[in-house]
Amino acid sequence: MNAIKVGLLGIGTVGSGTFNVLNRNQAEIRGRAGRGIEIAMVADLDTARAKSIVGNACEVVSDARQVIANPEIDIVVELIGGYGVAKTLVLEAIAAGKHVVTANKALLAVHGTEIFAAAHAKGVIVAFEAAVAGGIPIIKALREGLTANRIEWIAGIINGTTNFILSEMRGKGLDFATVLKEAQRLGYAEADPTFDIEGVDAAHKATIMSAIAFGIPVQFDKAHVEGITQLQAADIKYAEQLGYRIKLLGLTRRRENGIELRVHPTLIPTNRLIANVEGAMNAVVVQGDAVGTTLYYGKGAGSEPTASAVIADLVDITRLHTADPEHRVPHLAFRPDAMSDTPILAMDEVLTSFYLRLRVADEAGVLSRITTILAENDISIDAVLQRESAEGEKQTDLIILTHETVEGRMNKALALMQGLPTVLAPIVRLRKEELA
Ligand SMILES: NC(=O)C1=CN([C@@H]2O[C@H](COP(=O)(O)OP(=O)(O)OC[C@H]3O[C@@H](n4cnc5c(N)ncnc54)[C@H](O)[C@@H]3O)[C@@H](O)[C@H]2O)C=CC1
Ligand SMILES: N[C@@H](CC=O)C(=O)O
Repeated sequence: MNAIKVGLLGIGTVGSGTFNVLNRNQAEIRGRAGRGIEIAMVADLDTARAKSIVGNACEVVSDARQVIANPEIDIVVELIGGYGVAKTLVLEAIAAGKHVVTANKALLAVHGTEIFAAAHAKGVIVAFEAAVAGGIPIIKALREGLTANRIEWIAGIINGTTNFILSEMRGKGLDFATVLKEAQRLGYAEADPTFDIEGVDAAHKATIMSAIAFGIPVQFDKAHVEGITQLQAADIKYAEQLGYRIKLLGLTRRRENGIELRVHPTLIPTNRLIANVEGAMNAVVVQGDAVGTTLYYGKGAGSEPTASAVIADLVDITRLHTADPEHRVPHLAFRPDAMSDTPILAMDEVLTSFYLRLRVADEAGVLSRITTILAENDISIDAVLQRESAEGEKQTDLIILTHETVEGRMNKALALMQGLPTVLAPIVRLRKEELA
């Protein structure tokens, strides 16, 4: 049988990895897919760089629409990124009856509903394994491997750049800016690295996993998003002393009244496997009612790890494209008529435990006033640590770990504590998850 023909839009980090791995492993891939998979045309604005990658193996153009218009192309792979031109091109490819593979989590987390509806109407596949956790087959696991389960929660280190930064800062004592530059050099960071460091990229991925796990539409606008730029070295140190490691965690959890969807720096007990995931590695923990806890670990970014996921999608489409669309795995695991309208909870309603650091005057009665406020708000204390402050003898750092409480209640207590004259600086508040 003739090879299936692929058109690549964008041949940067992931695109070049896809080209190279497809070429290198073509015999094996053909054996698995049942026919060859050939990149027949590449579009990239930088045609000179694109030609230096593909040589004479295929045609290179600067206009992506030429690829979409080519009747020989069966599958369009979008590896440009962003919400702008990528959205237009993906919708045009669908309208032209092409199957689409994309690694673009930003696009799917924000415009997924429109894109999946268009694909469903046209009977084509939009595959996106590479959009979450790079090379880890987490989409396949959630949509297929765990299909028997009622998913209870998912927690993941799903941004390689921030995990790399946190690891290098903690392990080598390097500063934030130096490590970020290295992450960019290694091809981990997004074109706009603020997406990584402000938690947006992780929230895109958490949004997609939440939709698949709970059968809800993608709702990035309802996600709570906090990055690592406000994180202070002192808190990383105190967390370690208390037996916790701080990770940027993407978390989505089913509650009785709705679904939590949040990304923020999180204290995790050091004895959990996920707390020991270092460098650009990703890990996702999925809790299902039947299977219990499962853990998926691997490279979440980089040229060939991400290409591995892109090619897995190409193989899936090669096998499935002649199947009746009704017999394919639905884009978001649930069939469109079985989607749920369970709401995403506001942050005030989220249930979590907390790490608080208060810079206080070192005098009698300070601790008791603080614990009284917590008690009056029904917040139970798990541990308290007092450490000499760097600011001198008359001040001290109080570190408090709480048991689980509703975030709105903690916000009320925080406002009262911040108003005490003996609290001398803005209170640091981080969230803590036991993940058990
Ligand atoms: N780099 C990584 O480790 C990972 C990236 N992704 C996603 O994969 C996608 C691609 O990322 P990278 O390869 O890192 O980006 P990149 O910036 O390295 O490559 C993008 C390529 O698209 C080309 N391009 C830009 N506008 C174009 C247009 N209008 N027409 C044709 N070509 C155009 C650029 O010249 C560049 O070669 C993004 O959505 C990203 O979020 C997903 C997982 C991991
Ligand atoms: N910028 C992302 C790349 C993969 O999605 C990351 O750092 O994880």
